[in-house]
Amino acid sequence: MTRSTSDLPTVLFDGSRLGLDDIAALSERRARAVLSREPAFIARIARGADFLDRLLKEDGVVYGVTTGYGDSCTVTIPPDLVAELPHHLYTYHGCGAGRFLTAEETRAVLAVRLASLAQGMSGVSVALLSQLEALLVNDVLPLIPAEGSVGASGDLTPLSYVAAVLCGERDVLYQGRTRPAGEVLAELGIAPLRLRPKEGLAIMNGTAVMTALACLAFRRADRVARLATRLTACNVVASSGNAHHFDETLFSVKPHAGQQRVAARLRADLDTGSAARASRNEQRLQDRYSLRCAPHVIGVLEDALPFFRSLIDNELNSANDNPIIDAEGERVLHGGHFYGGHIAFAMDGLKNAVANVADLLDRQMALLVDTRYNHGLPSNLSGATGPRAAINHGLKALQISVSAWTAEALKQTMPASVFSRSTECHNQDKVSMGTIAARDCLRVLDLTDQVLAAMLITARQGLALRRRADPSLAVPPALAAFEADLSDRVPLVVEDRALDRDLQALLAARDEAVWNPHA
Ligand SMILES: N[C@@H](Cc1ccc(O)cc1)C(=O)O
Repeated sequence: MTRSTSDLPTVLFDGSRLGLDDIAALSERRARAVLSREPAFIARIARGADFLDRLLKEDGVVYGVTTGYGDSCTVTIPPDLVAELPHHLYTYHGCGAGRFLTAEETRAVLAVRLASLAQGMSGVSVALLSQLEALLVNDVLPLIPAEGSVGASGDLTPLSYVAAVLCGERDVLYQGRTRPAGEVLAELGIAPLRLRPKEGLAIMNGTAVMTALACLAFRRADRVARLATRLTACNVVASSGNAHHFDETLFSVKPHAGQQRVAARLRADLDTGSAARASRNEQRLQDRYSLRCAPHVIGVLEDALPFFRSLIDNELNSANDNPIIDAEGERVLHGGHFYGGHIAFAMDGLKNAVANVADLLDRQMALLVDTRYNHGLPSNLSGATGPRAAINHGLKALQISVSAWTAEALKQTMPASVFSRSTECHNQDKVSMGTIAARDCLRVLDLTDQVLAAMLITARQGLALRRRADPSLAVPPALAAFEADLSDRVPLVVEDRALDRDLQALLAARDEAVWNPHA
């Protein structure tokens, strides 16, 4: 399982701006994390920790250092117990539940937290940053339960599992096995941390879990927009639909840039070359909305993506704990930067836009399997002919599954942020629920990917059967290459067969070209 990472590109943590693609690269081990050792950077980090030390010696009052946490900020911590306080923070937050974050998600969490602390505004030591780097470099992954964050004292409970592992406690996933953190750190010659005052809060009192999940969700949603566009083009051809619904002049009068981009992609996919004019369905001047308005549905997602990217990237590049330590100005700034409202909004919005695309595809499939709407294709897109047609049911059950997955995706679109509730003795009386929104969004993406896999089978089947009905059909060049790739992967359904293996094989190929058109 161990793989040398030294030849990989690096992502440098030195306080300068990172992007969500950097986090994705680290999460998939396509890049290696490197913490800057530049003297200026090290000095900047050390200044924060030194300032806190000085403040403590001068008997200053700092929230979460000389006081209890949250609503308990009115409790004064006796000086001889200050050192123990950070360890209590992660200990009593060890109450997470639910599934564990995946290896990819966990790497993203570590990287996002490191990015935030490397801003130099959290008063942590260089040793803490190095320890986080060591977890990433050695791929020692804290087992983080996904549930238990309200997303506005940051992701306190899930991040307590990061804090504990840095200190050699709780469990990690290492080389494919779950083992005690202390054992693995010892094996690697890494000394457990003893957290300094404020360091527990610095690790835990922030938005790293929701932001990490958002980075990964964003990239998957971008793929949904592009592949759904390609599939729409296939479905237009398969159903003998009209290409003229995506006319350039038509879209020039509705100036949503993303929607225009989707229409342009459809034009490119449906372009049959200079000789042939855009195909026109003789039976129907205007196709039904799931085809005609595809740019208006996918375009919402396409237009929302750049805005959501900016929200996610800004959160990624923020100091998002409390208090913020301004070593330069020698001030401790008490605020609420752990509040993940922007990520909550991005994830609530993204899951809505993605699920709408799943719904669009479900409607397109409904047209294709139905002889009342598919303009001459066989019922259920079955490839069987002659007497055997009677017992074959083609994609009938696959369409039912698509309806189920779509319904479940749509059901997950209830915004999480509006379920804010007062908690923690009314200190946290308004919270973001951003981590729940991000988990919902990932679930919607899982279900939508299943819909996309089914639609890949449908496209393959639909194009082949349209050609059978119309042997002179000229499949546009962009789609011909796509169809050839699909045909290699999915045999034509002639006699009924279980399609679960085809679905799984397609889902396993999500990084490949067939899933990533218009890249
Ligand atoms: N997020 C809280 C801190 C907090 C930490 C731990 C808790 O258990 C509760 C609250 C604040 O900064 O105000």
